Amino acid sequence: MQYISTRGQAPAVDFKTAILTGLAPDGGLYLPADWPRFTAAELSALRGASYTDVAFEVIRRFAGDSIAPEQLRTLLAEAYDDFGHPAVAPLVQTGPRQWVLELFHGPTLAFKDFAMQAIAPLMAHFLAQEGREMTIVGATSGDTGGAALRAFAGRAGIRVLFLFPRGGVSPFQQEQMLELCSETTHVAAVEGNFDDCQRIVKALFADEAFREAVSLSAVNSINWGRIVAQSVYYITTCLALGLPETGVNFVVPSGNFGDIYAGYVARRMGAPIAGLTIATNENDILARVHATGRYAPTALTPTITPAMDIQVASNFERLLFDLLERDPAALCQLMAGLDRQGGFTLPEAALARFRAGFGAEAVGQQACRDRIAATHSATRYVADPHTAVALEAAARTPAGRAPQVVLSTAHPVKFNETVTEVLGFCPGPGQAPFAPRAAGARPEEIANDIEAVKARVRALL
Ligand SMILES: Cc1ncc(COP(=O)(O)O)c(C=O)c1O
Ligand SMILES: N[C@@H](CCOP(=O)(O)O)C(=O)O
Repeated sequence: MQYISTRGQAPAVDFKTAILTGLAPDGGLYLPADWPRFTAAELSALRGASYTDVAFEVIRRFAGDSIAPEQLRTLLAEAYDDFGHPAVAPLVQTGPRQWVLELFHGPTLAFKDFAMQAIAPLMAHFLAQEGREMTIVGATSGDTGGAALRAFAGRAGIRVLFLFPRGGVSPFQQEQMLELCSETTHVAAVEGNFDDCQRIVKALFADEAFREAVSLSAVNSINWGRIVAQSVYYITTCLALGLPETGVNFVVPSGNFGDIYAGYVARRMGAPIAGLTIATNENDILARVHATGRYAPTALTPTITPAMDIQVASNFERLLFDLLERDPAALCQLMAGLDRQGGFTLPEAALARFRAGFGAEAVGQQACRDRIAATHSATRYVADPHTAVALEAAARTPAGRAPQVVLSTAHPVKFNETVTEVLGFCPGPGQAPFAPRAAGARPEEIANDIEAVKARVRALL
């Protein structure tokens, strides 16, 4: 299996190199040269298989010869071993044809654990084979950072630094990240927003000498490994719902476009996915490009769904590549428009393909609060605000007779202030109500400046 860059200027690489590199050297994102596909019979044969077995069947199709099958199987069994639910990604029914896919039973209570728990041992395995070390620098709006710190702590030869927007993550997320810091895993607060953090990370990658000097890599969803690992739960869901001929409609709280893009990948692999609805908060660039064809970031609005406070949705570039029929020159032209004129307009044919494959809804903060309340009053289900954005989007896009699955991307306790404000209580990770802890240590701060971050990264070596 070969991986190519969306920008078309970097050589094709194998799975191992794509995973270890993170971002392609031409600034593009890696994706497979061809989509591996399950036949209908192969999918049906997976009914009743464990989460780990399905993950193995999915990931081995992307990994090619990069890892021995038995090694991959062992590594995946360990990855999902400490999830707090035997189904790993359980479905909870919330309506006659509606289910919530709970993706928060991993060690940091967010969907990021699904990929991070798998790619950390995978990267460590590849690095040990190569006798190399690595520095991972990432941007987080609260969940990726915690999951990465948890998964990479103590892995020989891997150093991690995550940047997060100061005051832009929930108190629980900040506490969790600080608790997970170690000798080799670090976080720093940047005076800016998530897009600033992501821009700095991309700038570090653009500096070839720096990239080589620190052996830079990424585990944000620009890393292909993140996407492939996240595509697994779309397939386990279709299997659990009996691979219905009508197809499943997924509604996905979206920010960086990684999670819903993983659903697109599952569909390209043959999973019976009828609909993929992008649910955004007021930072609605994805809903706007769907409605108008114009992709243009605007000023970022802080919301009660901070993990989705993102305007530059980095994985949209991967979809764009397919919407433009895999023409890297056309893609580079649009990306140059984004850099130089602050946006681009999708060609008509590309927009039509986007609309054929995806729906999109933007949900305001009051609608989100109301949905938390309405869901609880109708079903006793407690949704975190990000999940509630998707529940509200789902209510606006009824799926007819097809099953509708709303992705629940974080445990409500991570955003307990909002949940408590709406419901008067918030469940803890067990069954007991959550008792907020006193605010602990203050995070390290770092200037919103590329050179300052480079200096901090060099100090990790
Ligand atoms: C809780 C939560 N929901 C939704 C999202 C959005 O997912 P994505 O960035 O993959 O679109 C994030 C951040 O990634 C998140 O942490
Ligand atoms: N919401 C994310 C932002 C980063 O997204 P990623 O999936 O690209 O890592 C977070 O919580 O950090």
